[in-house]
Amino acid sequence: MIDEKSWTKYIMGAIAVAPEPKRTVNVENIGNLSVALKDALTIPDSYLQPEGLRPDVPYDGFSKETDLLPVVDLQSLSTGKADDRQQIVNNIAYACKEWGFFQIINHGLPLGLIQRLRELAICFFHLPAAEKEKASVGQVGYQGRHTYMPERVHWLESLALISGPDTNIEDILRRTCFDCREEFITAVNRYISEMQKIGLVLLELMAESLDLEKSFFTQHFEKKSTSVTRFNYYPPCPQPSKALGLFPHVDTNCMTILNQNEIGGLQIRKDARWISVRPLEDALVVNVGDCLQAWTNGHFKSVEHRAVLNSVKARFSMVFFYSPNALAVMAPPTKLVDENHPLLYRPFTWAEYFPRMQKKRMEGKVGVDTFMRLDHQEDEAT
Ligand SMILES: O=C(O)CCC(=O)C(=O)O
Ligand SMILES: [Fe+2]
Repeated sequence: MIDEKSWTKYIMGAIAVAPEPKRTVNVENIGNLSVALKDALTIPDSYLQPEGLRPDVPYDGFSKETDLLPVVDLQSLSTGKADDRQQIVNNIAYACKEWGFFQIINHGLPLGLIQRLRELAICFFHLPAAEKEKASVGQVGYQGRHTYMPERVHWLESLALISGPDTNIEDILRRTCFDCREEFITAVNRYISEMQKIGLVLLELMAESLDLEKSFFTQHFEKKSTSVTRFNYYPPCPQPSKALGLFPHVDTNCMTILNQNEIGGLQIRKDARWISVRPLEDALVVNVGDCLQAWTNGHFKSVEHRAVLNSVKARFSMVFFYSPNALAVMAPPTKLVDENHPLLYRPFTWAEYFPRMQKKRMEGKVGVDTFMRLDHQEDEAT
């Protein structure tokens, strides 16, 4: 049994020992590559996606569906009026059930913090590749190449930081040398606290939107045990229509809160079509992850999304993956089970789910539906 305290070590171990996919190509580090390719017209074959995966909608291909994606204004939460809150709760219910994605505005995150943190993170990504590599620990910390399958290499670099009880953010970042490192560490920690605050507010609203106790979810999030903050940097790509920033995936955690710069690229799949999410100044993009889909017995949807590229400007996103305490049991409440909504998922903990999900992901299977559903028992032995 894993105790809460050893979770961070465990999660890192789990990632580090997950079987590496076979690489049939020599994948280069994007940190080197994007500099070397600055004025090039083509990219190495290893970054060319197979036909079926190439993005059919460009990064700025906004359609009328784009503007249907719900935008929830949290401003009126501060009035304390029940009607104002109920309106927000209704909007969130619609967004989580129909879209699995929404944007929030007037969320209270200090805008100066976002701006400065972006600048600091971009300083990090502009370090020489060898310096960034020092902050790479298994699959945590800096990653200059992303590949889950041999033919899928992604045009991004990232920095993933875990904020657990034995937080290792400082340990990872202090392996590298750069001028603003200490300020970066302080800003990251502040950002994580702010994200947790917003995350708790959203989880309360989500519980209310399902007619559950306000604290139904949040009581399992009080310890900041398992969340991950990841910075994604997508350099301009000479062939954006043939490559991908991030392959189509669902998030495995409970809830994701994403902050992006003004360059679009995030797309979500709705009714078999890809829809570009419009970057709104000062907004945060929120999405339901797999765990919340299972926990709500499928009432909330965890929706596939991807990041596409452009050839002109670097795109940057900061992503907070919010997960419950490692040993919290996620069991769909009886209120969400009825004739029209038969029980779909069995109870599970993040400690159980995360390592298994990593393994499945390496096998090319992703998602809570592949192994936490009651009707997929046969998969559970693996
Ligand atoms: O950068 C983005 O817009 C998408 C990021 C994302 O989906 C992820 O990191 O899981
Ligand atoms: Fe994602």
